[in-house]
Amino acid sequence: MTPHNPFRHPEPVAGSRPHMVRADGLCLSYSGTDAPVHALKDVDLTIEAGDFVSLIGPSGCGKTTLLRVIADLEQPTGGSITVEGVSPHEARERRLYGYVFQAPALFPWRTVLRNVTLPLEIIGLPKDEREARARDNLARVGLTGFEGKFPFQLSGGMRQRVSIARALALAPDLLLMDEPFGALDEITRHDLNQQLTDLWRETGKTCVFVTHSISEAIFLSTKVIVMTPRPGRVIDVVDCSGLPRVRTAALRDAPEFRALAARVRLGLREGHDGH
Ligand SMILES: Nc1ncnc2c1ncn2[C@@H]1O[C@H](COP(=O)(O)OP(=O)(O)OP(=O)(O)O)[C@@H](O)[C@H]1O
Repeated sequence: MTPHNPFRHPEPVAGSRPHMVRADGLCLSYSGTDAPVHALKDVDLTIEAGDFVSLIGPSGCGKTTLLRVIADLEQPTGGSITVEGVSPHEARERRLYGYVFQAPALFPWRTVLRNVTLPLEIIGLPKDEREARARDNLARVGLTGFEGKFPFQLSGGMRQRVSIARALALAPDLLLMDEPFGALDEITRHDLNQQLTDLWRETGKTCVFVTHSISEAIFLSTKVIVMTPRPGRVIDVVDCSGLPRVRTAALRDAPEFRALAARVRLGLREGHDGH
């Protein structure tokens, strides 16, 4: 398979919504102690509003780096990137995205409710309003009844659901998730995949999701971006939008699901062998 650039789409039609994320020739090198570490090289990608895009690739290929560039937490060393038509910095200032980290990063001394209201406290929303919004988002992730618990009283999967509810607090258009379910057992992970796909469909958010799991990527996504080992490049984009929009557990056994999984696997292998 030759690396190709299926993300080189035409410009949006005048008057239409801008791409949710657009990167052209994106490069990022970290200055290492001996030599620079080239984490991303010539990454072109377009993510449309309403897409669920997974980034998959070997460890160290730059998936987190790419997510952090979108979030304005790292600065690219080459190329360009926009988020909803503006710079990542402006998108961050306008609070256009929510970020879910690999580890839940909750404050242990705050209850579930007060972890989720935190971003709303920071923007100065009145107490009643922020609590009502937090309760809505906790309901969305199936945590009604747990508002008064502390993080240590929850399972790992529940903590990640609190993190997702918190990321939704400011009603962002874009949800960036860095391998949120990586540390969970498979059954819990499948349950959370189901909740997340339902949430995506019901809210119409755009999601960018980092994972190492081929089946998780296909189950959740409209597109899977397959990356090569470092420096991360896009080697394939697997279109999963032909799968039913309502995703259920049975889908994982369907022949079309397996065919997509085989293609992602091939991309990962080619990236690995060609390196
Ligand atoms: N702050 C940093 N300084 C120097 N090198 C870094 C820094 N952050 C990441 N790297 C290096 O950049 C490369 C890409 O890292 P990144 O975390 O983006 O990969 P990843 O694909 O998300 O990995 P994983 O799947 O293991 O989480 C790695 O080689 C990593 O060691």
